[in-house]
Amino acid sequence: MSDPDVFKILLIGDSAVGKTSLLLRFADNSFQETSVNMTSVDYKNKNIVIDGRTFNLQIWDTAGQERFRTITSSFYRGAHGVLVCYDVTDQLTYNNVRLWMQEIQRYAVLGVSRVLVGNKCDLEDRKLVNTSIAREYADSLGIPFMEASAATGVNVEEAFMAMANEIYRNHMGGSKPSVVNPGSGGTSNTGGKKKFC
Ligand SMILES: Nc1nc2c(ncn2[C@@H]2O[C@H](COP(=O)(O)OP(=O)(O)OP(=O)(O)O)[C@@H](O)[C@H]2O)c(=O)[nH]1
Repeated sequence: MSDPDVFKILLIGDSAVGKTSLLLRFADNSFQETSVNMTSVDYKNKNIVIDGRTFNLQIWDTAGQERFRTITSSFYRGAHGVLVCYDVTDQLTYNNVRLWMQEIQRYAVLGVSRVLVGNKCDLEDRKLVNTSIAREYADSLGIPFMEASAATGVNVEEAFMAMANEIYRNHMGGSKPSVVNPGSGGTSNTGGKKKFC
């Protein structure tokens, strides 16, 4: 059997929005209450199946470089997709999404796939970022959007699957694929229902 095609995916967004947590929830189905240190591991892999073909998602975390504004073009090199994350309880992290989009324009290849994710949607009482405004913004860019929670797992798989679907459509010429995650054994479509937080 030949090696699966690799989709390189980046996680970006302000510090502490939960990038590492989203990655660990998706790749390992784990969650830590304290800040998560990824300095020893730069990326994690997970295989998924789209239209009967296996793809390897190679998901890169920034390991905190964004705090020091030291993310450079080398981080973006070869990336097929970028998951832009903010924290639904922190308006500033949402406001900065536009800056992250500019960084993508500056450093990533033209046509790179993007997905917008509002993380920590389990913290309903502390929610500050308006869902409709974030959705309208994502719609204006023509990119998928969802609110998710690394803590509960809501919409985490959906976010990465949306990313994989975007890459598949943009880079492999696929259209409206059905996605099977070997881990869950379930099938869903790109237009499938998102769970609510
Ligand atoms: N309640 C809740 N807390 C979360 C969630 N995701 C992450 N956290 C917490 O938020 C804090 C920051 O999470 P990290 O995953 O370290 O965030 P990060 O964006 O990788 O941070 P940097 O390493 O600074 O870039 C940790 O205390 C996590 O436990 C979530 O969905 N819900």
